[in-house]
Amino acid sequence: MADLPSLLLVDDDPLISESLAFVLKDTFSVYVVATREETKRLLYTLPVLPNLALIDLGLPPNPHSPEEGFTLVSELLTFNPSIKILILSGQDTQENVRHALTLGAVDFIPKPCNMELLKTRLKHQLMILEAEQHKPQAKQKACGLIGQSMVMETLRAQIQQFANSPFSVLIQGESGTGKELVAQCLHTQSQRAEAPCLIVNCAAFTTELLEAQLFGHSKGAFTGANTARSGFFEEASYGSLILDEIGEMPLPLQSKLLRVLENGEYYRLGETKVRQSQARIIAASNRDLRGEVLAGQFRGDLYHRLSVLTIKVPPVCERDDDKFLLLKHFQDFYAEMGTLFQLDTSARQNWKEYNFPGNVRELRNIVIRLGAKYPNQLVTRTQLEEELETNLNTKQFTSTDTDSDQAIVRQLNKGGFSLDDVLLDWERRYINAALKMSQGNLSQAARILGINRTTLYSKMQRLSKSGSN
Ligand SMILES: Nc1ncnc2c1ncn2[C@@H]1O[C@H](COP(=O)(O)OP(=O)(O)OP(=O)(O)O)[C@@H](O)[C@H]1O
Repeated sequence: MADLPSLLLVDDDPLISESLAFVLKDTFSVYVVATREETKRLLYTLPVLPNLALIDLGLPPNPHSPEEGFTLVSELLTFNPSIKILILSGQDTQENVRHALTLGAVDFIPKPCNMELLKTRLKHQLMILEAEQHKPQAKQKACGLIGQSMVMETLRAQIQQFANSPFSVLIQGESGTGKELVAQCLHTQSQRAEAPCLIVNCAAFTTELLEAQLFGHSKGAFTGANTARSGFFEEASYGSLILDEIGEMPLPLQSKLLRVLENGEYYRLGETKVRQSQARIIAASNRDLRGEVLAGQFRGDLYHRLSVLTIKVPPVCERDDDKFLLLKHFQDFYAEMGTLFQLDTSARQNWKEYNFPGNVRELRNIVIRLGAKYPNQLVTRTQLEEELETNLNTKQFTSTDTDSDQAIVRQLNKGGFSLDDVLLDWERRYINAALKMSQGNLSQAARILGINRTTLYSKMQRLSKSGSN
């Protein structure tokens, strides 16, 4: 059992999870949970995070909506960016499939499913994981940052320029643009390259755990602290400490981080002895931290400290023909699995025009899926379109036809009109779009919509009760 690869199984239907666990137990070490909360609790206790997850979309408290599952996809990737997430769900509308894949899921299997097919798809992801693990050198070469566009050249120049500065660096950019990769490049190109480079995802821990992880703790500092432990600041030594998703750091910890940035001083939890950190801090965030400061969610003084040197990682839609270099790069990377495919002329045009809202992560996942579905084949525009998240631009929502006064009059003349229903429908469409843009993050979605989080939550409750979600 110990040697089997571990698989996280999240499904609230015990009949399904028990039978799946039974069928898969010879191939995987299966961890079964039923909700998002249970998943988090389990992950905090596991010594090694699973690299494979099979999850349902409709989970409590809202099993008839896919939102809980979508949020879980984002959270799992936050815990472990290399996890392969397969969705197993009966809510398999094209919209849900696309959205799950854009968020970073690698496969979508409709329920009910054939067990043999499920096993094959899981094993396929295991092969991909193995291929990724055995290619670390390819990533190290020239930092592994693919791209020759002007914006990528500027990015490289900035990395070179900042690599040896003693100041902290703030890396900003949309999700999936490669911020973590840029942070690692800053380390490997610096004189600290031989020292450790540690990454902490600030969104993946509770306040207490994050504090203990960063600063370490004495024996007995809190329940369960059976031995004293050093934290990341200590273990990074004179290397680099990458604080990913810094925007999620709780306010009380922000002031402690500020102290380390100002004079290097910190304390292990439960100790009074002051310690000195030598590590260089590299912070990354996909949030608008300046906006967070204005909203009182992020300390202004910490923001100014962190942002002395700022790097903005451009979204894929600004990288011109890099989209094709990235296509080639990921095809080569996964080539050993015999997954070569070609895009026909019209699909290439589509590749060029598509703006990849999920950025490099989405692009990479599309390459993996096309490789699995069309090995050694010519992929058409329609086949490619099936794998893309529809562009979330306003075009979709502002049809001039229905907006025009004439169309409105026609609609009213038909009778049976309900203003409440129309407004509810618009509300639903805008909320869904904002949730997609924010990858299920309610606070971010609320900001996009210009309302507060509580209002958004109550609107979502109302929409789900009215059955229009
Ligand atoms: N320019 C690039 N060349 C090659 N691979 C890239 C590039 N940019 C990103 N990647 C790959 O894309 C994936 C996503 O990148 P990464 O995790 O660094 O994004 P991120 O901006 O940190 O995302 P998030 O904000 O969601 O944490 C990773 O597998 C990374 O190696």
